[in-house]
Amino acid sequence: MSDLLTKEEYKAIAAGLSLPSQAFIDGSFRPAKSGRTFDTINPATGVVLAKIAACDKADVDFAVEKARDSFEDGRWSRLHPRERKEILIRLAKLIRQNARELAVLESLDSGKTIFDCETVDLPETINCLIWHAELIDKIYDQVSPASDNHIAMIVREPIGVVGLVLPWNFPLLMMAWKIGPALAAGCSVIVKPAEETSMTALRMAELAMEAGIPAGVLNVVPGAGPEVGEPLGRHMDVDAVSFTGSTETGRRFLRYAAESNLKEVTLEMGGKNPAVVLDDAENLDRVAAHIVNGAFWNMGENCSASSRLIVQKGVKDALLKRIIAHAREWPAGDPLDPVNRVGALVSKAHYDKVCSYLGWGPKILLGGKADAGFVEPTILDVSDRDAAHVREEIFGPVLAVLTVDSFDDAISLANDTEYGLAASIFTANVKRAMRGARSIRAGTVTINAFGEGDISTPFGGFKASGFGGRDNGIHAHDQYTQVKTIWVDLSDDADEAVD
Ligand SMILES: NC(=O)C1=CN([C@@H]2O[C@H](COP(=O)(O)OP(=O)(O)OC[C@H]3O[C@@H](n4cnc5c(N)ncnc54)[C@H](O)[C@@H]3O)[C@@H](O)[C@H]2O)C=CC1
Ligand code: BAL
Repeated sequence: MSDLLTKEEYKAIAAGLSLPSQAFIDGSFRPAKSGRTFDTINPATGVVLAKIAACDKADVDFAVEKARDSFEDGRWSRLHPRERKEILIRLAKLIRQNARELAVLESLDSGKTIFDCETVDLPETINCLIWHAELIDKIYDQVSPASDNHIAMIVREPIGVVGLVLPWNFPLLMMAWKIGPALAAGCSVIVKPAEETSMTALRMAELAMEAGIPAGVLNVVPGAGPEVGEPLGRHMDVDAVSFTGSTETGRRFLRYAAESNLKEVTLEMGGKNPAVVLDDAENLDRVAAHIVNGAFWNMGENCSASSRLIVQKGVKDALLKRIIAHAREWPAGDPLDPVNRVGALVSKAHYDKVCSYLGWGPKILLGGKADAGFVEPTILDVSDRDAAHVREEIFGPVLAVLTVDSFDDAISLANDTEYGLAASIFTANVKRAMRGARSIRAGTVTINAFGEGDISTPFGGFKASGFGGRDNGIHAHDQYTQVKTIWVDLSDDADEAVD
């Protein structure tokens, strides 16, 4: 906490912020072609922060045209990778210089706590950009084991113009997860921020221009999903879309691609992630801290949140006692007060959705209360394995506890979901830990911890949680490049040439 400011200091920064509101296309800020705007609201207060350009198909078409021009003339795509690296590192440094303001802007627009914005979102955003920048001049192409009469090169090329459709739960960080590898690879991008949280994406575009990213390469087009996301998904001149958000909208992007130009689609979607705690788990206090962090961090507005605790009955009471004690140490309140660990849910609509799961059904062990945008960390003891609280992604600070008799029952219940994004397993038995990790159908399984890995590890889901490529790690590079074979015939005689 030592680097954090006081609530009063954060409020003073908030009062002095200039709030970006226009679309950023071809290197300049501009209003929507229609002139329309929409309100962006501080969910902690209900106050309108700014009127954001409400873009639509006409703005998307213009942004794609400019992105295509920039891609084809090579002003970015054909730079030496070292030059792209240097500019992206400059962008990361500019973000670092402006981190405090960006953290406050993020917190105001999303309801996320300043604590998380300062300690997680901003540092990870910077780290992500640097990681992909540093990677790009160290990736080698390949030569296949062809005969002496041939050379077959397998080269990677930037895929082209890419649509990046973002969620509201980690606005800056998800933008970094996508623009980091896309820009490093040489693509030109159109970012579509979630309508709840457009401002940090627009500020990032301004910093990117200052860092030296050429006009047309990074465009940010704010607006509603059907107005901006759909035309992007259906555009005949967009080569790929990378999306993070709900499974329902993810399915739409597959339809858009199928009904247009069969663009590449990567989908990172929801989860109903299990945390399995077996009777032999060690250090229950530490386990409890991980469970609480997994369930309530970012108000549970996290696709990898541990929203189902699957606990073996021998350890249940002792664990729950500790979980409840830890959860009580997570104060909810003003997101700009750095003592708070639980901020406001992102919007009134989302608050209403989360509240619809409260006040009925399973026994409440903790919380269950909500007021004016804030929901207390809530723990429910659930006996019905088909309850909505167990099946549906609530995306709020609500933890469903399920009790099992055995390891096999725990793993079968962990897999009893349409989703498969993340899971964790807590046990002192290394064989069971590994058997569990291998048996759970999820993109990331952590052992004796809650986590998502880090920037070096691929992130994405199985089943209804994911489709196509992965974010993070070298694997992210695959989303934004395509593989080309260049076959060189070195033979003198025609018979060998057809080999
Ligand atoms: N990281 C994740 O896995 C996220 C999951 N969700 C889940 O989705 C639920 C609903 O949240 P929403 O904000 O409504 O998610 P969403 O999936 O509708 O929104 C994500 C992005 O898709 C865009 N979009 C929405 N409708 C579209 C359409 N018809 N065509 C093209 N683009 C469209 C949105 O404008 C936004 O940029 C949440 O309660 C949560 O369960 C939401 C956000 C992030
Ligand atoms: N947890 C990072 C990815 C997401 O929630 O969308």
